[in-house]
Amino acid sequence: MTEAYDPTDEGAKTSFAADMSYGDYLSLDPILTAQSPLSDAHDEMLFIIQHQTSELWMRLALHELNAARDALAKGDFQPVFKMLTRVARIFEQLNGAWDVLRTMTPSEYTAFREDLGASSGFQSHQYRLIEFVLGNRNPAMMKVHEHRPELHARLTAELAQKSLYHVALDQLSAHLERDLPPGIYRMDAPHRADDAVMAAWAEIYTDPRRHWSLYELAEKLVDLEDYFRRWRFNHVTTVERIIGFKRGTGGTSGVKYLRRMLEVELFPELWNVRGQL
Ligand code: HEM
Ligand SMILES: N[C@@H](CC(=O)c1ccccc1NC=O)C(=O)O
Repeated sequence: MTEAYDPTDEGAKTSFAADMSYGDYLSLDPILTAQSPLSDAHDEMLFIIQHQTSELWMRLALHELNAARDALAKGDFQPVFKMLTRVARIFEQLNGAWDVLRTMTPSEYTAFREDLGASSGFQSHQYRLIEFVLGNRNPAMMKVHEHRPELHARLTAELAQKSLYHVALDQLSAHLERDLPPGIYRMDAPHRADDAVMAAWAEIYTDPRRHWSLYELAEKLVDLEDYFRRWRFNHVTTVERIIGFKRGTGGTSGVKYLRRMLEVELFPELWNVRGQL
């Protein structure tokens, strides 16, 4: 047998009394002590970590989406493509995570569901911000954040900004040297499909070589929405599998509400144009 490996032989640093360590840099103490189950149920740890990791990925998604929007507003397409690809990958990651949660049966969830009180993912401010950045804007969803003025203010500030899709439409308009109807920029309502926008995207898709950057942007957006749709579908299916048609802890109709959300179209013209080509 070979001798046990001693990291000091190779000069690995082993004393971190005065230097920044791995755990220091990553703030692992607060993160790894932030799991506080309210019950003795074994599966509550899974439930907490599943949500905490989802929120961390959402934090990164927002970081990327905000930077992508800023770069796009400047017409700086290359970094936008990278960032949007990364966001799609984050959703892929979140989609894979459902496979872990799905190992929890209704009996296991019931053991601690009552301890959750009225809390629900419905109150995830980061999720709502992602929806708002992408253009699915419904100010009624902000009410649950009124008790947290700083979070409420972030959502309000988001509604004052153009959505990522609005900024994409600005670029589309600039590229084609054609004004789009001013009414398409609805700041506090979901984007509604518009014929002039549809015609503009149709032009891009009819001659991709001529309009390559807009064509690539359109496909990145479709890709992102594709992965987001899969997230919604995985969520509603997991929910039905675990609680059936029970009312949600957040007070909505549960699966019925989540099924309605499957109809959301973030970038409707990009989907509609496909039937025209
Ligand atoms: C046992 C697993 C889960 C169950 C039974 C469940 C159930 C529900 C239900 C019933 C709703 C509707 C709102 C309500 O009335 O409560 C909801 C919304 C939501 N859940 Fe979950 N959920 C689960 C896991 C997750 C996970 C892992 C996430 C990831 C962060 C998540 C995020 C959300 C979000 C963001 C909403 C709001 C969706 C929207 O408004 O479109 N949920 N969930
Ligand atoms: N709405 C869920 C509860 C729930 O899933 C939840 C509760 C607290 C924190 C996050 C949650 N996840 C997603 O909604 C339910 O009705 O069982």
